[in-house]
Amino acid sequence: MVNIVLFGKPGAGKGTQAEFLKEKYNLTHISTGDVFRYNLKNGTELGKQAQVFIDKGELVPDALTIKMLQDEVEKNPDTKGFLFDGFPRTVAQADALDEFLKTKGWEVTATVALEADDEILVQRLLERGKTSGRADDQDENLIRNRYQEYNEKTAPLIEYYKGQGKFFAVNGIGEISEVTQRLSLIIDKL
Ligand SMILES: Nc1ncnc2c1ncn2[C@@H]1O[C@H](COP(=O)(O)OP(=O)(O)O)[C@@H](O)[C@H]1O
Repeated sequence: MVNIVLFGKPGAGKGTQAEFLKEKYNLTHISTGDVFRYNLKNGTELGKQAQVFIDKGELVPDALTIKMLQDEVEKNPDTKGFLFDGFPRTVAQADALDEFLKTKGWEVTATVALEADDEILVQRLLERGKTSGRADDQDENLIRNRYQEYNEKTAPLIEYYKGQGKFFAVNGIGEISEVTQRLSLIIDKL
């Protein structure tokens, strides 16, 4: 069982890299952002509850997010491992993930971060917003708010996972294949 947390600011390329890594390492990819968007689109109760926060560029409350993540994990009992993308995003979520995986005899194997400069990423998100249809990528104020949320609530996880000796980082700028290669060098050694 290999469980990898793919970490990085909004727009760092987590989703793009996850598509390659899940194939290469035969992992079950769980993107909390994708699950929320799926629920929004289908008008589920979870989608309705999450929408209020996503529309403001805020994080969805921990209780809701943790429950959703656990449900996604439970759907894949026979997997060889998970690739968590966009989760955890708060220390409370990281604690909940550790506890939850422990009940199954599993743990987070490593957290791998994609590093990039804020200004490059804001431009990337605005570009993505032109074609993705994601409302949260079309409004610079919302994007800036997501960075504020990241700095306040998510950045502390770097120290959290460093404290566990599980934090690795690569340069997220470059060709997509180059970045995949950098991530693979780390994952191959786990
Ligand atoms: N782990 C999480 N905790 C709280 N909210 C989340 C989480 N994952 C996703 N969300 C919500 O869904 C939105 C979109 O997620 P995602 O596609 O991962 O965003 P981004 O492109 O900003 O990294 C976030 O801005 C947030 O409101």
